Amino acid sequence: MDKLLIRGGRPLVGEVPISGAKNAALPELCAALLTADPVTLHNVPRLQDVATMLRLIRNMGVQVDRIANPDCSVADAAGIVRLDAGGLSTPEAPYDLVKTMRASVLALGPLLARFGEATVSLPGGCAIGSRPVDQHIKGLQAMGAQIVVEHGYMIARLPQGCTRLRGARITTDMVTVTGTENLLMAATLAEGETVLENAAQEPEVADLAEMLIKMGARIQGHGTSRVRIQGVERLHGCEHAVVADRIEAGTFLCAVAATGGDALLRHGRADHLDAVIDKLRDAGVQVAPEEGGIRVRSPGAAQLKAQGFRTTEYPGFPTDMQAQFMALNVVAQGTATVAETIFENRFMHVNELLRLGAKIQTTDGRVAVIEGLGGAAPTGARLSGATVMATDLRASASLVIAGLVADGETLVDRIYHLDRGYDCMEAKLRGLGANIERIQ
Ligand SMILES: CC(=O)N[C@H]1[C@@H](OP(=O)(O)OP(=O)(O)OC[C@H]2O[C@@H](n3ccc(=O)[nH]c3=O)[C@H](O)[C@@H]2O)O[C@H](CO)[C@@H](O)[C@@H]1O
Ligand SMILES: C=C(OP(=O)(O)O)C(=O)O
Repeated sequence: MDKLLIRGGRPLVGEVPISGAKNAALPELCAALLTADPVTLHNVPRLQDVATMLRLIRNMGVQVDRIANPDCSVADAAGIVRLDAGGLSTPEAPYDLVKTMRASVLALGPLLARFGEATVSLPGGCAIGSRPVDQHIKGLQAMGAQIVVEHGYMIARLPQGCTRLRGARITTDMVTVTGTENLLMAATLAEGETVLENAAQEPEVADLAEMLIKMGARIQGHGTSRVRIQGVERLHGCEHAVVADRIEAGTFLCAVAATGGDALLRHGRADHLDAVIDKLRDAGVQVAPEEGGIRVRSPGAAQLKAQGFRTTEYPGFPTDMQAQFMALNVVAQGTATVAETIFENRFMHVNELLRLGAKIQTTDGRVAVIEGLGGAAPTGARLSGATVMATDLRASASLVIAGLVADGETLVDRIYHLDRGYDCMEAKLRGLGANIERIQ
């Protein structure tokens, strides 16, 4: 199992390219299942999750050609993926592939809409929470699908005599990102109008809608909480570039801030990170959109003020940035309270940060109070390197940030979590001057 060895203490300085977003690339690969024409995606990040999704759709009979630069030392190596689902023969997503990546559930809507049938394994829970998919099922049932859950699989089909889903008005019980994406994709080929109320407004959902529109879908209101879709009989191929990864950019913002660095995040979209950038500015970090990216300058963690926040749906503070911002709070000055409202078990990084010397108390698993070490700097209290274990994707990133500011060596174990969602993380950090290496 790969590990990352970090020798902390160096400010991150220079330029770093931000890759395409995992959470846009995954639904967009599934959107290619909606058409028999070829689809070309640009700016596809080099991630384990992308590899898993490509395996999943290849397994269905989709032709996949990946034109990617595998060299992580290259600054900008946006991948191109050509997909041809014209010969798709098996509208199924088996457990073996789905179990390693929850986003596999995104195959359900497109397969059902185009083929009138789909068999997709239930994704099951994961480390950060139970993550049911009842809203996906409820929405597709409202569009006329018959869905049974048997032997761990969702088996979906259209009623006898029906050839298309039918449009419906759907209000999900909560805002769900992949739920909105599944229903959005399904609705593009349904008969009549679908209205999605309480829809997720995340930039990745809007980017998926932009891609679907290029394929001939008729969609209005994407990026807001009410999305209207007029179904069409068929969609055609398209070329689309995956939107920049706001969570990768946010992670680098926190890393540069914590190390007292100065960097330009090329391709980063400040307009997708308002809630995070506001908190960074309140902390005392300079963050500004600049030609082609985001500029971040930090006076050093000991000069920064820890910031409290609550995670909420977009445009609120993203749950996917909670762990990384917590690592910054750990080394800043003052006390901050962080509340996680989206997932019930997303504080697993806390115990590992404690091993590095952080001062954090959690109450019910939903609230953490962080006493920043920056305030204690004159007394010499600092993070000190240790061996820590990554437990999930963003927890891994928070441990890397902590390792970058800790004294001595930090060894981050189980970084396969990190590889799921960060494109060449250690090569990018090395490009900014970090002392970090992968140990195989
Ligand atoms: C691939 C992808 O895009 N992943 C993102 C997506 O996950 P994902 O789409 O799985 O997360 P959701 O937005 O669906 O989950 C939000 C909340 O709703 C609950 N829920 C959701 C669906 C459902 O049918 N029933 C239900 O109870 C979940 O358990 C969770 O508590 O959004 C999350 C919230 O921003 C992010 O952390 C993930 O990075
Ligand atoms: C939780 C995440 O991803 P996923 O939904 O793919 O597990 C994430 O990107 O932080």
